[in-house]
Parts: sequence; C-alpha cells; structure tokens
Amino acid sequence: MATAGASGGDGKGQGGDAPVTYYRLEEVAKRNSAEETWMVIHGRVYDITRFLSEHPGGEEVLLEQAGADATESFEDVGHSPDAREMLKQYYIGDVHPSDLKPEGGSKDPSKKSTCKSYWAYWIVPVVGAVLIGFLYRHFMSESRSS
Ligand code: HEM
Repeated sequence: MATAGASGGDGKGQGGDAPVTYYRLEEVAKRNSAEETWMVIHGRVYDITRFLSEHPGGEEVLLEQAGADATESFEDVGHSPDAREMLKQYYIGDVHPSDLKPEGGSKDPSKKSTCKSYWAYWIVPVVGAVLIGFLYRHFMSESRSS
C-alpha cells in the first residue's frame, strides 16, 4: 500500500497505542479513482478501494467523494452504527494535523473566544446581584432613618 507523504507519529489514533500514520490532504486527493479510492471522514483516512463494490449505497456515490473529505455526505445519509463499525476495517491513518479543519477538537483556535463568552456569561448576573445588594442596603438604611 502506498505510504508516500505519510509520516509516523503518536497521538490520537483509531487503535490503541500503534503509531498513527498521518496523510496530507494532497496525498489523499490523488487517490480519487476506482483503482485507488481514499476518503476522509472525521479527520481519518480510509482506503475503501475494496469496499466500492460492496457499498449498499452504490459505488458511484463513493467515487464522487473519492480523494476528498466525505464527512458531510457520510453524516447526511444517516449511516447506521453498523456502517460506522465497518469504517474501522478500512482505516489507514489520520489527516496530518496541519491539514485538519477544527471540528470541535481541543486544538480549536476559537477556544479563546469561548473563554471570553464564558466570562460575559457569568459577569452580568454577578454585577447585577452586587448592584441589587447595594440598592437594598441603601433603601433599608433610608427607611430606618426616616
Ligand atoms: C467508507 C465509508 C462508508 C461506509 C462503510 C458505508 C456503509 C454503508 C452501509 C453499511 C449502508 C447500509 C445502510 C446502513 O447500514 O447505514 C450504506 C448505505 C448508504 N450509503 Fe454508505 N457508506 C460509506 C460512505 C458513504 C458515502 C461517502 C456516501 C455518500 C453519499 C454514502 C451513501 C450511502 C447511501 C445513499 C446509502 C443508502 C442506500 C439505501 O438505503 O438504498 N455512503 N452505506
């Protein structure tokens, strides 16, 4: 099997502690024919060449996505847990981290703004509560003195 452009490494992988092979998207894009069909689903690379003729949804839909990120199409169909389980046998590696689009992962660059929104989320009720406390004390002391 072709491994050009791939590099070994560690990190999150499909199976246990085996080293993960990373593939650049340009490497995946070259495998876009019926002779060699790779696709990306949720940041993982699958060699589905031998699965083409077995796919219940037909070979054509797979070839349309060949060499590309098929996550959206795969999810749109609403594949069964069995179909997701089948994916494992075609797994060959992960998309290289520098080619990964943020998909809600921990390396999400928008994390900072999420932190900011958490601040905004609790600071409003806290400031509100303190203000109400001051007003309450103010009116109580006024009503006591009058
Ligand atoms: C390697 C990845 C894929 C695997 C292992 C897979 C597997 C399966 C399986 C097992 C089914 C039968 C129904 C089910 O159990 O959900 C199915 C149906 C289907 N798949 Fe996929 N699929 C893959 C990728 C895709 C992609 C990328 C598309 C893109 C459009 C697609 C389109 C469909 C359609 C349209 C059906 C419905 C067929 C019908 O109900 O007549 N599949 N697939």
